[in-house]
Formats: sequence, structure tokens, C-alpha cells
Amino acid sequence: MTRVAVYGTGSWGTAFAMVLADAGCEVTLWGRRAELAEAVNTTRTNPDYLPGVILPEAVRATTDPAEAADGAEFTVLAVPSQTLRGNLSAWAPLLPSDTVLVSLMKGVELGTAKRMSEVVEEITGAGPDRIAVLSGPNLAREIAERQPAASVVACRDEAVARRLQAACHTPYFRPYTNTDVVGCELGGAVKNVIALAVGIADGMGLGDNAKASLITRGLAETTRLGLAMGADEHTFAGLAGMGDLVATCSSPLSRNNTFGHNLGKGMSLEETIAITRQTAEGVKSCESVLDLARRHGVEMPITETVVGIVHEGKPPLVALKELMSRSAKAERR
Ligand SMILES: NC(=O)c1ccc[n+]([C@@H]2O[C@H](COP(=O)([O-])OP(=O)(O)OC[C@H]3O[C@@H](n4cnc5c(N)ncnc54)[C@H](O)[C@@H]3O)[C@@H](O)[C@H]2O)c1
Ligand SMILES: O=P(O)(O)OC[C@H](O)CO
Repeated sequence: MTRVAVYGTGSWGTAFAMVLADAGCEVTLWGRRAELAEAVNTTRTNPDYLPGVILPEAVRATTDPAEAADGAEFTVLAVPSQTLRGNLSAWAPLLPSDTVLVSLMKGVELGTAKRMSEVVEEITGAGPDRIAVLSGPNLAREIAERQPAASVVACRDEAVARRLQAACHTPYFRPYTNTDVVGCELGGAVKNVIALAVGIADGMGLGDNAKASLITRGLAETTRLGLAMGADEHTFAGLAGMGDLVATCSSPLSRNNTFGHNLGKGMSLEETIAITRQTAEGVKSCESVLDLARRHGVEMPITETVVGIVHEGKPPLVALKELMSRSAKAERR
């Protein structure tokens, strides 16, 4: 039986552990808090992140990172992007030397502007054939309810992507393979920033035309950045690009969308952070995505606007006026 370690007992780590178990894997879920691990093992639920969802018997939880790592063919990473470097530095010596590291995270590291797979490579020394990412329209709560979804598993080595595909393919979860790791990661990270923008627009009471325009131009600026970084343009028309953008920008289950909505309604950043219990990656990653854009000489006006509203206190109405009064452009440049 395929053994998998999942590090992170939040919404997505737990829901994906369930997918893996349903696909026939034996899963050990690592979490920081003993009481949560105990709850998973005794009640088969994760009351803090997925209340009411019964987890399969093949998912066991532990607070011991070495126990989780033992014999793991795949090591799945599902902690907040900004904590990965610190966490993985502690876990790396415990991991089997041939384990495939799988990032579920959708963020870019602040300061270094590194994608998660780059952080994984730097900390573990693993080559591209041992680093994979999973990204797509995958709202954890829906997947935990076994509602149908598709996704992308990307690895530079296609055979490894196919192994991971087999390890997480279930009747309700349909993963496709891809070799464009950069494109899949960027699609996942930038859609969170665009979802903040769409949420803000929604909170301001703007209409569907405005939201569709943000989604479409958001995809245009994501693709521009991706092309500058060597990604495949087609990835952005796929599940990890448009697919995830549509799901995140239209769902009230999205933490980024909801965060933006609250800001757009007039809540302060502090109030919004105080009522957000889970990770809204775009709040921090909007700055690192803008950093990436500047490093690559790419214009990302929506991302810049989100940074202005979230981190520089720009009122949404002023930001809207500025965005709409930018110089006229051709749709494709
Ligand atoms: N929830 C979703 O629907 C979903 C879907 C796809 C991808 N993702 C991505 O998966 C990643 C994880 O998100 P999530 O939704 O599971 O987040 P979450 O907020 O639900 O859970 C985060 C987990 O990380 C733990 N954690 C927080 N700080 C930590 C630290 N310093 N060290 C170790 N652990 C720490 C928390 O205790 C929690 O168990 C994010 O990058 C997110 O963008 C989430
Ligand atoms: O809740 P969000 O905004 O982090 O989005 C969750 C997933 O990334 C959707 O695919």
C-alpha cells in the first residue's frame, strides 16, 4: 500500500488526506496540536477545520514529524506558504531520501519571491524529479464532502506526475498531469490576489461586469508574468489557471474572496484579519507577486491595486478610479 505523509492538519491538508485514503493510500497526517491529532484519531473528525466530515480509517494523525515521515513515498506539504521554510528545515532530515515532495500551497515567499517548489528544492536539495505541485479549483470543504472536482498534478518528470495522479485519483477527484510546475504554481498563487480584488469589488457593491473584467484581466496579468518566467501559456487556460480563478472568485467558501469582500464593505485590515480564522494566502502573497512582477519587468496593475488597498491603506474607491483611468491599451500586447 502507498504510504503518504501529509504535513498540515488545516482544511486542505485534511481534505487531501481524505482523497489519498479514498484512493487507497495509507496516510499519516502531521499537526502541531496534540488535541487535534487526538480528535482525528478518536472521533475520525477534524472539528476545527472540517466539522461534520468523517475521515476514513486509513488517515491517522500524529504530532511527531518523524512518525509521519516513516516510509512515505509521497510527502505532502500543506502549511501556510510563509511558514514552509521554517517547517521544512526541521522536517527535511527526517524524510526518506527517495520521497516525492508535493506542494499543495498557493503562495509566494515574502522577501525572496520564491515559489514553494523553489523553497522545497533549496531546503531539501531534491531535484525536479522529486518535486511536484497540486493545484486547481479545489475548495477544501467541497472536496471533503466528496463533491466532484478536477485538479492538476505537475512535475517536471511526467512519470512521477503519473504516479502521484494514481495516488490521488478517486471517483470524485480527477487529477490531470502536467509538466509545467512554474505555470501551475503561479496560477494558484496569483488567483488568490485576483480573488481579493473580486471580493473587494463585490463588497463595494460593483456588478458582474466589473467582476468578470477583473477575472479576465487578472488572468491576462497572470499569463504575462508566467510567460516572463518560462511557464507554458496553455497552463493558464487550464484548471490551475482559469479553473481555479473562476472557483475562487465566485465562491463564498474562498477565504481570499471573503477577505476582499469584508475590506470592500469598509472593514479595516485589522478587523478583517481578526475575523479570518484560516489562511488567506493572497494577503501576504500580493506583495511577493508584485515583487516577482517587478523582478521580471512585468506590469500587473490589479495586483498593484490590491497591494495598495491591503497594505498601503488606499481607499477602494480611489483605487477603482485609478485602475479605470489607466492609459488605453490593446487587449493583447
Ligand atoms: N483550503 C482550501 O480550500 C485550499 C485549497 C487548495 C489549496 N490550498 C492551499 O493550501 C495551503 C494550506 O491551506 P489550508 O487551507 O489548509 O490552511 P488552513 O489555515 O486551513 O490550515 C493551515 C494549517 O497550518 C498550520 N499552521 C499554521 N501556522 C503554522 C506554522 N507556523 N507551522 C506549522 N503549521 C502551521 C495550522 O495549524 C493549520 O493546521 C495554502 O497555501 C492554501 O492556499 C487551500
Ligand atoms: O479559500 P481560498 O481562497 O484559499 O481558496 C481555496 C482554493 O485555493 C481554491 O482552489
